[in-house]
Amino acid sequence: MRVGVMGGTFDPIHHGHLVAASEAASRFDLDEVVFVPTGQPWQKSKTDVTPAEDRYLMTVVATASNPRFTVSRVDVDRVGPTYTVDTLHDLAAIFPDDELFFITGADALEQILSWHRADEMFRIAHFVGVTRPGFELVSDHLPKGAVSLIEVPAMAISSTDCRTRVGKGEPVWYLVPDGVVQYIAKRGLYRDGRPPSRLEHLG
Ligand SMILES: Nc1ncnc2c1ncn2[C@@H]1O[C@H](COP(=O)(O)OP(=O)(O)OP(=O)(O)O)[C@@H](O)[C@H]1O
Ligand SMILES: O=C(O)c1ccc[n+]([C@@H]2O[C@H](COP(=O)([O-])O)[C@@H](O)[C@H]2O)c1
Repeated sequence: MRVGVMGGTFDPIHHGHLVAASEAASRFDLDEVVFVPTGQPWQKSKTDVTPAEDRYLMTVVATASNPRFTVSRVDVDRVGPTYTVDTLHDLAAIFPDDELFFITGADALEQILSWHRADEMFRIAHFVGVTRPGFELVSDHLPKGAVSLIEVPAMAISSTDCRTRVGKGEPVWYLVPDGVVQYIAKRGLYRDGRPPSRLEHLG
């Protein structure tokens, strides 16, 4: 099998993520794309990130209708900062006979050499870099043959912009899947100055 891996903080997941995964699946003939929400994204400011359980549930809601999309808890359940090298080792153990393709946007690809044990990552998975409005998609800085670059429909959407919109009372309809709009409202996420309520009672 050929398995795609779409890692992200997904705070919240939006149509830019979903289109990137869908296009990579189509171009690389992937049988499955596993979305992997981060546990503790160490390169993002800790206080600003929504609890992992909310980000995980939004990812489940957003991907539920696509039979080839699944969601993994490996990063959410691992203690400590999230490193993609660990994500890939965990997924290689779950899919021992399969080829892994790690999907990243142009912005993430630009930074990739700053990731923990970057060289090792390229030995476990093939990397697929996708275009993203506002960023240049290049791979000259990366090991030869380790990365393929593909153009995907331009979605000028970011999670930061979605959070800002909700904070200002502006709509995020059609930027994120309908179920995610409803989840954000139900949980009161991203409203200025109000932390989300605790999720423990949901078990
Ligand atoms: N609109 C987009 N088009 C293509 N790729 C994207 C897009 N948005 C995010 N990605 C890619 O998806 C992955 C996860 O991104 P992430 O969850 O950090 O979303 P984000 O919108 O960049 O969030 P934030 O605004 O909070 O930094 C990264 O590889 C990123 O490059
Ligand atoms: O491995 C690392 O050191 C590393 C550093 C920054 C980001 N990443 C991964 O890159 C993906 C996108 O991350 P982010 O922070 O842009 O949401 C996600 O899967 C992260 O775990 C990984």
